[in-house]
Amino acid sequence: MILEKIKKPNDIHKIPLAEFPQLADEIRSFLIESVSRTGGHLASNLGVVELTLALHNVLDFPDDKLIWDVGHQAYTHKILTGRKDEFETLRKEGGLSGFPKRGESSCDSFDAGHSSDSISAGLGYVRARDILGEKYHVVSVIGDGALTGGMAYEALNNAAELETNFIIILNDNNMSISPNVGGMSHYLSAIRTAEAYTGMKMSVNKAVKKIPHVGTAMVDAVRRTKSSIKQLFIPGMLFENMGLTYLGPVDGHNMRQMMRLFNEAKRVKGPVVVHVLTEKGRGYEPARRNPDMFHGIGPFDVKTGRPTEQKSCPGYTDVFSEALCQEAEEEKKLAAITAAMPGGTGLKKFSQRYPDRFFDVGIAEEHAVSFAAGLALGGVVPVVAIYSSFLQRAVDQILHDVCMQKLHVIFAVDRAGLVGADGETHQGNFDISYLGMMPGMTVMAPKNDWELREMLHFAVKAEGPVAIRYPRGNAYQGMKEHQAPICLGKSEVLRNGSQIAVLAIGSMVEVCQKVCENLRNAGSDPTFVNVRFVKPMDTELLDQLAKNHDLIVTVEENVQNGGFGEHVCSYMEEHHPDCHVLPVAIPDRFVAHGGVDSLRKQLGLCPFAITERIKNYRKE
Ligand SMILES: Cc1ncc(C[n+]2csc(CCOP(=O)(O)OP(=O)(O)O)c2C)c(N)n1
Ligand SMILES: CC(=O)[C@@H](O)[C@H](O)COP(=O)(O)O
Ligand SMILES: [Mg+2]
Repeated sequence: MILEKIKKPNDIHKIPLAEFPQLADEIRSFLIESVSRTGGHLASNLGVVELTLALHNVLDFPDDKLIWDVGHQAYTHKILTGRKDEFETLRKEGGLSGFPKRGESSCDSFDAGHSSDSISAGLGYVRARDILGEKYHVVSVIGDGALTGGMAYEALNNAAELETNFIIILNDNNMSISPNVGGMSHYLSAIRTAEAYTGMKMSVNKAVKKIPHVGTAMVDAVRRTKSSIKQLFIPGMLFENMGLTYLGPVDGHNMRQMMRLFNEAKRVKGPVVVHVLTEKGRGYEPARRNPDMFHGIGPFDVKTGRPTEQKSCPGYTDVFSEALCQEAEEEKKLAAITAAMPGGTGLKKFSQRYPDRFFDVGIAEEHAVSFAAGLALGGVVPVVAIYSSFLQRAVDQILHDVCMQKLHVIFAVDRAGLVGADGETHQGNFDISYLGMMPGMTVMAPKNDWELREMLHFAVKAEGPVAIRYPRGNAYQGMKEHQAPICLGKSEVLRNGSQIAVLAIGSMVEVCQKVCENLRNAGSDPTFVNVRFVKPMDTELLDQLAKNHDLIVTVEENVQNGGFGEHVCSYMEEHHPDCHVLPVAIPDRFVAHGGVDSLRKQLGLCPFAITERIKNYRKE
């Protein structure tokens, strides 16, 4: 096994080029076997095996800086930098992260998870290098999907002014998670087609002349070469016109061609875009045929490609998906927007039933929100379905473009709270804080599947901006006996008691059922409340509770800072200073990857930990 020879960074330099194809095969087999047991982002990783080998061949680690956009495709990079033996722990608590992490290896140059920031980060490294007079190469690898994100253009625009070397690899597999969308995607497709690039004028002069010493000679040489080599130097007009050198497109599974091009790119003075064509899912037929499903997958059977773990009940996303279609049947003005995640957000069904009212805007959360603002002003009822952590990108657009104008835009905030294996970049632990601070915003969280449907119906009929946050995973099927109608700003009292009141939000209602049972077993008689509305807060209920309770416990799967608990604290301090508040929430830190149940235990959000905190608080 050639792969066994790779134990630490740069061991790749000892492998003869002739052995690279076999090494690529071994890495692919390893990835398929390993991810079939742990789950992970398989299809993107299978697509970049040769690209990563070629990059490692021309770069030195950790001196050179390699920045992966999103970072879900960095598994081969991890293997080549000495982390192969940790793959059994991939995405597990305390184990290897599914994304690049500077804390994990000196060869990871930038922590990633959210899309379209790699060119900005790379440019920052380049400027720092130049200021400090250092000598290393900086390479940002961005996918065609990530190139639909606005940040990438801000960075390209800025990079165009650069006069020193900066390599941007455009890893174009013609796919985002689902098929890529938009004008840039069409532009890249046009370059990809043979007709388009063989017909283009060869403006090699401009590109290649920027290579010091040999540039002019190369131009002459290229002019004399056969057309297959000429194709390596076809300009991407858009990039060239912006002031970036464009090299490619090059076959992203032909390592020799890539290495040749990367070595040329290293000598360009200024920013250079190398357009690499890869195939998502390459080398594993189920993933190649179904890259969407194998983008991020749980454990599966290698022979059939079928998942080995079955869903026990519908997830919140499935409930939302079905409920939204029902709402759209009734409300003909309803439209739905996704930022490149029709599958993950459950909008696929909507897109098939109501194609004219469905918009996939690419990985462009900021645009999605302001676009929704425009739709709302035009008389449409837009539902923007975005994961909690990705919606962080659009905080200003929600505040400035939606809330300030009091627009009726509905935010379906999926993956709110802990998401588990993706880790700190993807945990949805901040949305109560960032949405809760916005004037005029309504923020709801359902306790179960029934309530999500009801809340969506309420949101469609409501006025102004409304957000519904719900977690990743199974929709809670219990507590169906509690079906009080949804009223703006009103909580649902599940059980009346005295002295202690437990106010739980969304996913924490299920958890706090057990907490209340524990407290009853310990001799207390707690009041149990399903908060429903984080905002507006049910102050009437708080006033009532203050009469016969001396402790209010708030429980939320959100950071404590700016969370519901803090809002309750300040209200009670002002109006009922004798009533104590114990806010139970996620502490002031980022939460790494791991199973949700285990993370809840670690963070004090499991029934046992919450019960103990309440009991100890009473003792103080
Ligand atoms: C801000 C943000 N929005 C959405 C996502 C979810 N997401 C992760 S990968 C991906 C598709 C990326 O496509 P591309 O860059 O082409 O990489 P590929 O998967 O094709 O290798 C999306 C939408 C994200 N990581 N960050
Ligand atoms: C890399 C990325 O950002 C997405 O692929 C994300 O991992 C999807 O998460 P879900 O599995 O929760 O849809
Ligand atoms: Mg892609």
